[in-house]
Formats: sequence, structure tokens, C-alpha cells
Amino acid sequence: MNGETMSARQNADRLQAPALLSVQDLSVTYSSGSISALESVSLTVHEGEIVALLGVNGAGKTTLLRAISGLLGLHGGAIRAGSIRYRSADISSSSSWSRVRQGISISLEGRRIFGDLSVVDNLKAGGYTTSRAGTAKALEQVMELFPVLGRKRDLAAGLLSGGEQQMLAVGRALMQGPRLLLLDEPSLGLAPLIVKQIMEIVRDINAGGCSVLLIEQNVTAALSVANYAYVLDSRRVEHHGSAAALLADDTLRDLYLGVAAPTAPRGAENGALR
Ligand SMILES: Nc1ncnc2c1ncn2[C@@H]1O[C@H](COP(=O)(O)OP(=O)(O)OP(=O)(O)O)[C@@H](O)[C@H]1O
Repeated sequence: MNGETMSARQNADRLQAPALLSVQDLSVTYSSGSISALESVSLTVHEGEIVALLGVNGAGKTTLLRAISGLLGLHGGAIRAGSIRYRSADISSSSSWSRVRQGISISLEGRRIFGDLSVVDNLKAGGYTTSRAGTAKALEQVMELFPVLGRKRDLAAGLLSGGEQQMLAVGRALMQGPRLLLLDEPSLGLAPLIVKQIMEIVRDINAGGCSVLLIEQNVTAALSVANYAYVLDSRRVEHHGSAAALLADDTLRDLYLGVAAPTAPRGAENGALR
């Protein structure tokens, strides 16, 4: 079976799964409309998928996660056109709070943990919409997924290593028991071994029934776990396809993905992702 046939089949399989999240022709601006950050962007995450969102700096990736999670207004942004549907309902104008309650959780770039609070208190803060019993159960599950957080549960979070802090940020987003997890650069600034560990955890989270939309500058890591990927450039979706199909496209690999071709390795040059 050649790559093309395989990718067509993967696409057909993908379309059969129900859409969990569907972004349609979304346009977003900041600063009362003077800065355009997304233009007519469409993207789908089906039930059970890991979808990667790739693209050069400033392409609009974080803006898209803010729009999906309802945090755009906090950053001075607004939806100008298009819609965001989650489990078939239009959530474009619902509050971030209601989106969390419906099962959408976000783990932000830069970790944003409370450094003075203990690991366990940081996690509990993530379970703010859940009952006490629900929080206790979620804590147990998160600590099972990240044993290091269990071992360091009473340590001030600011004393954790970078990788551990990132795990804490992801763990905190899991405290709500999400059905859709939005991850903004979970591998940022981490050593390769830790990146691998985080990607394995993303796979475990997905195997537990949670769909994932993953922003990553580390394209190799993202495509190693994603079923499908979208490439944003200058506010628009320029390409999308299965991870295998994107990696097999020479032009795309050189221009956007910053991944060296297997036969003629080149450095991460034009348009490389950092
Ligand atoms: N709060 C804000 N106010 C004004 N402009 C913003 C704001 N946040 C982002 N932008 C602009 O919107 C555009 C998209 O930014 P965004 O952070 O979404 O891109 P990105 O693809 O996530 O970038 P990076 O990979 O560098 O994090 C950029 O031009 C950025 O300067």
C-alpha cells in the first residue's frame, strides 16, 4: 500500500468519527479590530483524536486556543466572524466557565502555576468546578499519570524542575476530567527526554478517552503522537493532513515543518519553527 492510498484511508476513517470540536471560518482580531490574528480558519477535532496545530511564530496558534477556550476577551481579542461548535452546539459566545463545565480544559504555554502553593494545592485549584469527592478522585488519577507529582505533592510548585512544572500544568488541566484538552506548547524549553515523556503522557491521556488539540513548536514530537495536523501561516490554515502525509510532502517539510528530509538533511532554515 503506497503512502497516498494509506493517507486516503486514514482520512476516510477520520471522517467517520463524530466531530467533537468544529471551528468554521473563524476570524479574530485584537485591539478593537486593528490587529487581525486569524482569518477564516476552519479545523475539526474528532472524538478520540490527537490533532496538532503547527506553524511559525505569530501564525495565530495561541489565539485559536484562546478562542476555543473562551479566553479571548481576557486578552483584548474578539471573534469577528465564524463559529465554534462543540458536540454540535455553537459555543462561540458562551463563557470560559461554561466551556470548562462542558469538558474543555486548557493548559497554557509558560506553565502559569502558582509557585508558592504546594503541588497538591495547585492541582486542587484546577478542580474548581468539581465536587470535593470528584476532586479527590481526579487527584488520584492525575497522580497515577504523573507519579512524580505524587512524590512531591507537598513541595512548593516553584521548586519543581521545568519538566515537572509542565507536568503540573497539564495535570491541573486534567482535574476537570475534560473531554477535550487544549495544550499550548507542553514541551517548551524542555530536554528531549522529558519531551518524549510528555508526549507519552499525551498519548496516555488520549488513550483514557480524552481528545487533544496540541500546539507544538517541536514538530517531530507533535507529529509522533498526532493523528492529524493543521499548519497555520499568517493567520490562515495553509495545509492540513495526516501526520504521515504532511511529513511525506517535501515542500511542506522544508517550508513549514523545519524537519530535515531523510535523504537530503538540511538545517532548520527558512520558515523553521524555532
Ligand atoms: N493580546 C494581544 N493583543 C494584540 N495582539 C496580539 C495579542 N496576542 C497576540 N497578538 C498578535 O496576534 C498574532 C498571533 O499571535 P499568536 O500568539 O496567536 O501566535 P502564535 O502562532 O501562537 O505565536 P507563537 O508561536 O510565537 O506563540 C500576532 O501577530 C500577535 O502579535
